[in-house]
Amino acid sequence: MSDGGAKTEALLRVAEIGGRGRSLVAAQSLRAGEVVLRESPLLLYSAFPFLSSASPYCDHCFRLLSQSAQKCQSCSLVSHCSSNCFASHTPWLCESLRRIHQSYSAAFADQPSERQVQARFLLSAYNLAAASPSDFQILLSLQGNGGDGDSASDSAAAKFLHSLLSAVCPPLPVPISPELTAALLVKDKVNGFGLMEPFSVSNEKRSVRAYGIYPKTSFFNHDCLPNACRFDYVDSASDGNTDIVIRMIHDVPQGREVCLSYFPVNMNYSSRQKRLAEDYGFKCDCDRCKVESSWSEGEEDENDVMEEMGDEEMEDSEGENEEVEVGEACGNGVDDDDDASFPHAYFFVRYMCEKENCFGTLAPIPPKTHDCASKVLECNVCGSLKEDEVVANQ
Ligand SMILES: C[S@@+](CC[C@H](N)C(=O)[O-])C[C@H]1O[C@@H](n2cnc3c(N)ncnc32)[C@H](O)[C@@H]1O
Repeated sequence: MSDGGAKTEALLRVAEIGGRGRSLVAAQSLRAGEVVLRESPLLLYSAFPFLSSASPYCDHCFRLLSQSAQKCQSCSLVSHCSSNCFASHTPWLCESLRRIHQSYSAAFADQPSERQVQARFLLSAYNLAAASPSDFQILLSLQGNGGDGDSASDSAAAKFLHSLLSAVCPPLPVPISPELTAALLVKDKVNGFGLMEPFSVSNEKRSVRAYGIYPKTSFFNHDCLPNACRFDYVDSASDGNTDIVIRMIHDVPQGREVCLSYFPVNMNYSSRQKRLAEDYGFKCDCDRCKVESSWSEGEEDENDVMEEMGDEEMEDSEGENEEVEVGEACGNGVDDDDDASFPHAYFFVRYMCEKENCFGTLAPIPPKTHDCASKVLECNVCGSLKEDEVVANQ
């Protein structure tokens, strides 16, 4: 963690919850806008397939590269914005990339481009094993193990990548088995966070620029109407630009589970259930899902929901990786009787960004004092600010 570790321990505690594994629970009452966790990545890797497209981002800090940035002359596969960032490019990683580039590019020809991104993750993970065994142990302690439950395509990917990387990489101080490779890939799938490309109205399907593992943030469970959401400021010039910041969307009492949404909240019920089953291996039975599971196909359409609410049209943005959210079993801070047909409609109106193609979630900016909620909400995708009419009118 970059900072705030001691503060976080006072605010959140880890609890085991039946059927949900470890989770983070409010250790005291938490205020809307309060920063409950700020964390630096354990590892971060580019989301660009290295053999087919050049990344416009620095391979360490993931800020946009200037025109004058140079590729590493040895492996020719990564670029950095400064000598400080280049220092993270270890000889082991460089040599592994160089060998892939020179001798094994053809092996990826029949594979989906996602395979190259998975190779990047595995190289970063193996590199971590060599550079920092204690951090590698933290990675291994995260949820997810490869094995009998893996899909046929996950197993095939693990087999392909393990045999390729074992042939390519210089020897490591730690033994890497096929089982370990499969387990690492599952850990990445279940725990990885995406740092997105900059938002623009015309860029409806924003891509991911880098994926990161943030071990403490990984303890947050999912809720389709969560009570906290994540911010990052990757383009900022200050240190810690790849940190993740978790802020409360609304007040929650001590003892309440604090949850994120693992994807934009505007996704409809069947898309959410599919994504959670395929990528995270569980069936969600949060309050919102309980309500929406009984909806007919027409009702399920997210656009209908937003139109009924008199809001602007929303579209499903499946495939994006950023979070957005509001609360449920997490407690949402409103009266569930507000709207009998959709008790959480209030959240969409208050906490969903209205900007075209954004689908971000709004959370208040951090309160100046514990007792004084901010009147300003910030969107965690486009960064726009909006007056919180509810607080402003109090
Ligand atoms: C990022 S981890 C969250 C922390 C995890 N519970 C642990 O023990 O480390 C994601 C995994 O947590 C579990 N999980 C998250 N949200 C859940 C929910 N709402 N219901 C059941 N399981 C959940 C699933 O196993 C999922 O793959």
